[in-house]
Amino acid sequence: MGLLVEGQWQDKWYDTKENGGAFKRPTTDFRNWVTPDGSPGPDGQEAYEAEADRYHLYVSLACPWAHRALIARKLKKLEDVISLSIVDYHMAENGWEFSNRDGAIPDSVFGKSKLYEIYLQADPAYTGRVTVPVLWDKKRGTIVNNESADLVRILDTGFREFADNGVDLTPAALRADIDAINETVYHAVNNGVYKCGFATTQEAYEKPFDALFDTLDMIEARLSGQRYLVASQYPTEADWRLFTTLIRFDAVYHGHFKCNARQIADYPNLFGYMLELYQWPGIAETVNFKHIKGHYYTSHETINPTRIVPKGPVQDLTVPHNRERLEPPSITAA
Ligand SMILES: N[C@@H](CCC(=O)N[C@@H](CS)C(=O)NCC(=O)O)C(=O)O
Repeated sequence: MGLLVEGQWQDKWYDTKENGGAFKRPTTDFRNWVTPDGSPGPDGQEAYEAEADRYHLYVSLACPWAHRALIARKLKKLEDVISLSIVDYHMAENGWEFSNRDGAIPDSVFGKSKLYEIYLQADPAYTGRVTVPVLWDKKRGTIVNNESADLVRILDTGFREFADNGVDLTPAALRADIDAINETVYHAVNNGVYKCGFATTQEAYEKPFDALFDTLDMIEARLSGQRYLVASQYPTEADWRLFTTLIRFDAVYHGHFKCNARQIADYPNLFGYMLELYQWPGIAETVNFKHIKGHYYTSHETINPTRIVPKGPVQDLTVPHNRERLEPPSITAA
């Protein structure tokens, strides 16, 4: 695993030394937008017009950030509009690579073997980490955006002419509530598990550990009284962003990242909520435990040098979730 420096691939892991052993997630570089008519994005971002078969999504089924984008593409029924590549789950000295084993889908845009070659197509002098997800513009021959939070919004709002608009992941009336809970969940949970797992000192590990479980406890209490994270009739973006961490938690974060105060299965409300989202039409087919467990346990050599992939946990994710008892509100919050 590594990064590009002025267009040259270097096999390097995250350097935590300058941050006292703490993992600091780098910022992403490609932040343009897609809108129905090419007018600027919500914060004035440079944007391109939505068109069928113009955009290509590169994801990993292991990655919780890419999983968000994959879920948005699925829920908005954009599978025939935006083509897809799925990288191999094993990330080694060349970073993410393409293959066709175990449900991976090769690069149909360029036929490249490594994801960093796609970044170099966009910018031959690129410096930065080579991450998934990536939305590629086949017409302009460059990356539109490689930030999953943006990609979920782009897929939710940018492709109106082609999408299932009965699904609105960010209803305007709930946007402020969604943004607020996203912020908490991002720092303490989505990124929190990484801060625990990638820490290289005891102190850098313990702080995010406490914040993670305090936040999961808070969410457990919230979900005892309401069906979803915000007062919505249907899952919103906030729920899907939490879901991709929850579904990996017991299988990977609990052991591999040492997030082991509790499992999600120990939280009755969080577990039922996770089951409901897993059982939501189309979602189970986006969840691939071979990729999830295979990636984390075999790619992070410093954390798991033997590369043994644990067989457990043994969990049946198809059992009734019993969340119907929490009636969603009939009117969305104003
Ligand atoms: N900010 C990015 C982060 C994406 C990210 O870190 N993806 C990981 C996989 S879970 C990755 O590709 N890592 C490769 C690396 O850092 O070298 C997003 O949310 O889209």
